[in-house]
Amino acid sequence: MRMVFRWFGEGNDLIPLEHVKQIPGVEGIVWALHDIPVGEEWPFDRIEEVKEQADLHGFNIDVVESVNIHEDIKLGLPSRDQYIENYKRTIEKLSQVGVKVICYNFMPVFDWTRTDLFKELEDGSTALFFENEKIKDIDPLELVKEISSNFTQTMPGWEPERLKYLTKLFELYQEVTEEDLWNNLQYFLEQIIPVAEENNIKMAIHPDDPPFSVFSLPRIIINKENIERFLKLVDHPANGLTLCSGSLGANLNNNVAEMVREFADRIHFAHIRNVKTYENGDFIETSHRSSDGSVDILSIMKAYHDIGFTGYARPDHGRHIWDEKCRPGYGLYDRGLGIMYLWGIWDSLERMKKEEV
Ligand SMILES: O=C(O)C(=O)C[C@H](O)[C@H](O)CO
Ligand SMILES: [Fe+2]
Repeated sequence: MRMVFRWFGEGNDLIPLEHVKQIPGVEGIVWALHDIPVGEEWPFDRIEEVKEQADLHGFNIDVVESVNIHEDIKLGLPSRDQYIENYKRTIEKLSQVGVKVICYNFMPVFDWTRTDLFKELEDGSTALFFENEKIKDIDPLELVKEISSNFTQTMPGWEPERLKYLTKLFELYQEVTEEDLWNNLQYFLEQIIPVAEENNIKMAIHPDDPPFSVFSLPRIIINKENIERFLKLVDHPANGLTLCSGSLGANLNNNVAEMVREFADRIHFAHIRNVKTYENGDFIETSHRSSDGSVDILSIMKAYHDIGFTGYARPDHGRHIWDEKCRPGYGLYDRGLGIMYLWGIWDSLERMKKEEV
């Protein structure tokens, strides 16, 4: 397991790389050019800048999260072909600086969706929260405005200047069924996977968060059966997974440890986090500790260890603790605690395995 840590870039992340360096066992940063509009080709000089920053601290930049997918590709519009060409050029450039894995998602319109970014937990910390009833009744535009007005951050990808497209996008998606989304994903993969393979890069789709339709938009990367279907769209190692225990864990029927064992060598990137999921569909993110949430982190780590996982792993989101002012879900303190929990499990399994022989 190769531990990495998501970092939003110089001037865009309150956490200095010097502090990331002090978290035991972190060997790389998970990065992206967050200011480049979705669909555009990434400029090589900007990519090189990140490499220089990472090199200064002895971090690899092997994992990019994310090179996001333009909506026209998800919608299957004729204009998708140009955006797919741009994606190919970005892959080629990332390969030149040694990138090994590209994370992305195929969720229409929104990335991860929550109704409250700083919901209080019993211990007085706060975390990302999803209230099922609220999401059913609220106009998506209202939700994005509410989230933006209450907090310094917006929902990922929904900066104020993009909001005017939201209404138009919802109209366009009226015509898009789940099957359409599957076909559009396959079209994208058939073009991209050969380029990824030529450039020694693994594509790693992130499951939908939450793993069910919101605002009546189709969502397909949501459970074991659909992931099995996804892997067959282009049945090649370069077409792989970011297996996210928190996203999938928000559906109590998903057994993530079982998926780790089944999808093993197609998992290139592990997001390991915990959520407490309620019968009514609400969920709140918790500490990484198994007993604090609904996701059996211990069994998931045992599964990764049993399959001899040599891919990249990150603690994904954390709570906001010790009054830390931070990007929602991406504080330093709780992700640092999470990493130490994951290392504690992993190191114990390693030791027990050595003692067996
Ligand atoms: O929702 C999550 O668990 C994430 O990790 C969000 C991912 O960064 C994003 O969807 C990947 O493209
Ligand atoms: Fe994730």
